[in-house]
Amino acid sequence: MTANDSPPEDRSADEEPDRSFAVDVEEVLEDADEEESPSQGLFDDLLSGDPIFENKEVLRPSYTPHELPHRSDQINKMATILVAALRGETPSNILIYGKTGTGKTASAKFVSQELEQTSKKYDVPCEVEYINCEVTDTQYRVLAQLANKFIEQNRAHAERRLEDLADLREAIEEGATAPEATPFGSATEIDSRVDELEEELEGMEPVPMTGWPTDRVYKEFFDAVDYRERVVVIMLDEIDKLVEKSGDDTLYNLSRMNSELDNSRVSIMGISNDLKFTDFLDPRVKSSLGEEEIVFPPYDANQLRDILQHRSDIAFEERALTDDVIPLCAAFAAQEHGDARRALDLLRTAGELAERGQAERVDESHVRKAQDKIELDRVVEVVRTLPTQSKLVLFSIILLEKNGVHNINTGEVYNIYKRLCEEIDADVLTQRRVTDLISELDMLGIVNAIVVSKGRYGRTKEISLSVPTEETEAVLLADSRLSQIEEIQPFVQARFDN
Ligand SMILES: Nc1ncnc2c1ncn2[C@@H]1O[C@H](COP(=O)(O)OP(=O)(O)OP(=O)(O)O)[C@@H](O)[C@H]1O
Repeated sequence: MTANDSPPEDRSADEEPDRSFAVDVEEVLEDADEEESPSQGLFDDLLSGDPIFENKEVLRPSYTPHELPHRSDQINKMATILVAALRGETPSNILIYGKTGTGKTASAKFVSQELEQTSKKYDVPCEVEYINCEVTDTQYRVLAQLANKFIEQNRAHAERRLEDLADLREAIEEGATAPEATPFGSATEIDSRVDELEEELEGMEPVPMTGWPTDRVYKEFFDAVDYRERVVVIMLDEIDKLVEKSGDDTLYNLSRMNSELDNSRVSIMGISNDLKFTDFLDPRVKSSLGEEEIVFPPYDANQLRDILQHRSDIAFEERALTDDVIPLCAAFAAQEHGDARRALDLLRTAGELAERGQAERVDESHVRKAQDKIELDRVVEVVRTLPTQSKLVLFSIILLEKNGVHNINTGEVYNIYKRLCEEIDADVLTQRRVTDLISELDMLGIVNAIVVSKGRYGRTKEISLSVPTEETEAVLLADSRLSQIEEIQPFVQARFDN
């Protein structure tokens, strides 16, 4: 609370009251009494009761923790490699691997912040540039984004230099400094440096995000990096997405830059949760990029517990959690490949559910509900974004299950699927394609398809739903095309057709 927020009655008795202030407050209070309060108390109930969270932001993915328990080995290894930058040398390129939610990005960002702060402390020019390749996924965009970051920095640097020179010039004019005593030796030299800098500044124009030939963008980026002496670490998060979308040209260009740069040095730090992505790289890129490799193993339940404990101390009010909440969140997340993001999501969602239910404390039941909610949200999102054809296949399976058909086979799904396609005027795919779509749904965890042998009748798939029927059906029917299916019942007869 700031001083201005303090209510007037907080004032101590012996203090001289500020009359003008007191009168104002009284008037305001009287006015407020006369007017009918415009609020109907919609939020009052929700605000009543003890708060559960002290700072919920701490549990969100955007928060960068100051402490990363169980990652000191990986952090120290990164620091040992990157310290070269602070000595003005080029650090080895680093590849960081690990499954999702194992703290790769958080650790890399933590080390980068430390590196940049230390570089400022010792006045060694060293910078880290972060690119998320899931968002910036083409060579053009990566280079343009990097070029623009460096151009912006170079502009700021040139402007600062110009200001310094203007000060110097003023000091000379006022007679406070002799031109000979400056590193330039004369006022004319200073003026010509000013002209030079102004010309450079004029040339520092941002690169457009589309439209140029890629080699021009590369040249701009190259010149911008090499504008002054420094070591640059380029952090490419989700680097596998870049390679998947646009090949390894960007990495090839970045990894061979150092041999051509005059003033600066570049080092690459790639982060990936796909351990196999280097198989697709040109062998030269692969060996250059993987000079150093750091693996982030999944967390076990005990480690997740520590991580959650650290965060919950800041995130929740004291005594807001019952004792079993953190162990249960940790256990659930450990079952899912030791994902700290999932553990934090669970804890936050459990807290939100408790808050919504106006519970005094978060308990085990909130964690279980949160687990169901997160799982359902995931299913809804996956189903919602399926292509129409997959939605039709899934809908066929739902219709069969709802009508009590067990051990559904591909032929039965196909028959219903065909009818549905006719009903909404969609193209009918071949049974082979539909079988592929069923396998994709299986991989997404939406259906379970096991291959069973039928002796001399060959093999067939037995399909069952792995997600809640009602909710999934509702998501499917929210699709404008599928919502055109009106009479659902008669379709089920179709399973025996052919
Ligand atoms: N050791 C840790 N201590 C505290 N928080 C952690 C730790 N490890 C991960 N986290 C938190 O878990 C979440 C996920 O971490 P992060 O984004 O670093 O994972 P990642 O390995 O980069 O995952 P992805 O590959 O999906 O990007 C973040 O909110 C992060 O702050």
